[in-house]
Amino acid sequence: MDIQSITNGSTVHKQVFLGHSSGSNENDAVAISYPATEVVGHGSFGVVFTTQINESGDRVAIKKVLQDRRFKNRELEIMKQLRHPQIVDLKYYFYETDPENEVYLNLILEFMPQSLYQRLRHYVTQRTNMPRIEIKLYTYQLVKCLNYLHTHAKVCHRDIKPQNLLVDPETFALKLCDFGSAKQLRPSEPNVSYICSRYYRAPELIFGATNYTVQIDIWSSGCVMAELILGQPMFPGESGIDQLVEIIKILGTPTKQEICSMNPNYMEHKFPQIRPIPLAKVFKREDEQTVQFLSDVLRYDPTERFNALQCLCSSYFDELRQADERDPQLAEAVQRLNLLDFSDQLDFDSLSLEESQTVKEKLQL
Ligand SMILES: Nc1ncnc2c1ncn2[C@@H]1O[C@H](COP(=O)(O)OP(=O)(O)OP(=O)(O)O)[C@@H](O)[C@H]1O
Repeated sequence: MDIQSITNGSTVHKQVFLGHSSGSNENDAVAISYPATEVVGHGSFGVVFTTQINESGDRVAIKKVLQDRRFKNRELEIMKQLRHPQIVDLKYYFYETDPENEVYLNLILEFMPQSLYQRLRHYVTQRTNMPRIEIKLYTYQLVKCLNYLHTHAKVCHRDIKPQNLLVDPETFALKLCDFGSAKQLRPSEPNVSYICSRYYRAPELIFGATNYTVQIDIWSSGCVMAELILGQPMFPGESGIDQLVEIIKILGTPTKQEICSMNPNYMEHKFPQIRPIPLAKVFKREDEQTVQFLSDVLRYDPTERFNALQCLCSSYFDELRQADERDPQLAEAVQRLNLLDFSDQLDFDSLSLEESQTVKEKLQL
């Protein structure tokens, strides 16, 4: 499993595998070198370093995780399949063995300068709000990426949160990272409900559902957007069950039907009756389209909750579609990030011809 590596002075020379193999021999190795690295992040599963590949000049992040020899690494297998402008690209990977004979997998990823968490802290410490248009640009890219992930790759990320959304504040580009919890969900197979970070957990996960769908990522995305507006988490639960209390405080007690749609085993459970607070009150300073978008996304019933494509079509994003010379900076950002570029094969492949026509009209393509 281990492959050749030499550390020469401060330069590391490695034989690595390509992140996306084009030919028949997926295990063909290539040689790269890079200066010895500095740590940029600690996750629960490993360390992330950053460096620059000498041969290509590309800045990269190297995520090193312990590899169980008995299993394939799911994060690697998923990342190999994914190619999207809003997903951190897997450039190469390699394995290494330490003196204790433990195997580590290293994922060499496209580098992004900041997490959305850090970007939001920047505004909070300055006692200002993130500009509305910046929130809209990030949210749009997030749902565009989820549409590809959910409908084309059929993968659920299962850990959408500001720390896993990487951004470039100069260009407003956003890319999703950390596929360590991601999984291809099959309707016939149960999945563990103890995934996703607390504040961003969909109510069906809190109810212990094991038949949840990709719609859990949509709930988390709504929580992220709400946090960008509020400057703090919308549902800051202090424990697993307190998380549900925080949600009920705003959305009110779920109806019997909503509980059934999340987890029918809880139908008989008695909940205190709390009336919802209208989102227009929670987001007093936001316009109608913003409030409507949030209420379409933060729905108890996962089947009523907007899916990624419905989100994309929302009038909340019309401002991006209609950007022109009256706001040259925005028009330039939309163009630079290719926000209005869609491909039948990657973005609409789950739709019939008729459906894709309707969607294209809504997207003003
Ligand atoms: N491509 C990248 N470019 C820049 N920084 C990155 C990149 N990938 C990860 N990081 C940084 O490293 C941190 C941890 O990465 P990641 O979330 O992939 O690791 P993890 O061990 O799975 O973490 P978690 O605790 O969220 O499960 C990120 O929050 C981010 O700050």
